Amino acid sequence: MIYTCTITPSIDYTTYLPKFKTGKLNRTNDVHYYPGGKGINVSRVLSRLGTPNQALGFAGGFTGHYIEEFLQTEGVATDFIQTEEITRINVKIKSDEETELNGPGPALNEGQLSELAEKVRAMEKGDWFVLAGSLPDSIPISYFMELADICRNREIRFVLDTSGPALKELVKAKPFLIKPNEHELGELFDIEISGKQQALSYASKLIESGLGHVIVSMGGEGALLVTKDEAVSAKAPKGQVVNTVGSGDSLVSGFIASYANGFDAIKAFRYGVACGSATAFRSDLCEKQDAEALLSQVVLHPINKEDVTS
Ligand SMILES: Nc1ncnc2c1ncn2[C@@H]1O[C@H](COP(=O)(O)OP(=O)(O)OP(=O)(O)O)[C@@H](O)[C@H]1O
Ligand SMILES: O=P(O)(O)OC[C@@]1(O)O[C@H](CO)[C@@H](O)[C@@H]1O
Repeated sequence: MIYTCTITPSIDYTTYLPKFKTGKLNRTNDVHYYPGGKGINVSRVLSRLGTPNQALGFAGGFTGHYIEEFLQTEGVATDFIQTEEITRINVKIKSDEETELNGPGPALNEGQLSELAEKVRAMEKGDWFVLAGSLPDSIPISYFMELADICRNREIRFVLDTSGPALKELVKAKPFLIKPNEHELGELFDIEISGKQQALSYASKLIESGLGHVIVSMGGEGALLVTKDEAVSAKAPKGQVVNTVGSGDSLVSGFIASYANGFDAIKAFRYGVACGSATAFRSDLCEKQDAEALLSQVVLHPINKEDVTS
């Protein structure tokens, strides 16, 4: 079974307007209330790809209730731990630029944290545990290290998609897969990454330290996959960008769905990139047919440190 875990879910209040002006009253055209948070997005896309999974994490209040109901209506299995706090609402303003306002995560008590750890302990060899999204500062990183240790001891594939200090610490647990974007990869090394050449060399350092797969996503430029044996670059398909929120999560879903169905890492990566772009080209997350229609446009190139130019 594939389990996703979103410690800080959200409702993504997504609204469109031609020109967003800060400090002014802006009236918007179109409004959507999507269940969000990175692990939840991974679950939604996995389900759309026909891959069974369960969404774990924490949710509470009327917003938490909305998220659970929405997911269940879509056929996504959920097993959230209830919080007293209301789950956050993140604001996504789609205008000539994309502006995001993400709220903080919930304060969680020891009981709630041990409940999640119990769920991870109950997972079995061959399962996947996808920990995605921001991790509140109030929870010690040692707690997540413990979850990663459980995964290692039980041969559960640990996938990590987070950012900041938590990412820096948790890469030491040598996840099966991480998917930083360029900025997040840079944060890991306290530098600014720009271009595929530099991304490749830093992703390679992570692989040398023992990680299984590193996918560096680079928005409209595509992505890189680096493993112990190979490195490939993918160009993203071209299209009309509508909403890129969740495109990184869709990449992760496409990779996992394909790999879990027996495809090798390169094919899984290609499928993931198609899913990421298919999401960028619509308001909500991609559907299977959108991704498959783009697959032939995802061109892969093997790369090495010498021949990548930018
Ligand atoms: N403008 C774009 N055009 C085509 N494809 C895109 C575009 N933006 C994103 N994508 C696709 O989505 C993938 C992931 O995008 P990106 O690097 O923006 O992820 P991210 O920063 O993790 O996003 P998020 O956190 O919102 O999920 C890219 O590798 C690419 O395949
Ligand atoms: O604040 P975090 O947890 O870093 O990111 C949360 C978030 O921006 O990520 C998803 C897109 O990847 C959105 O659904 C959600 O609002």
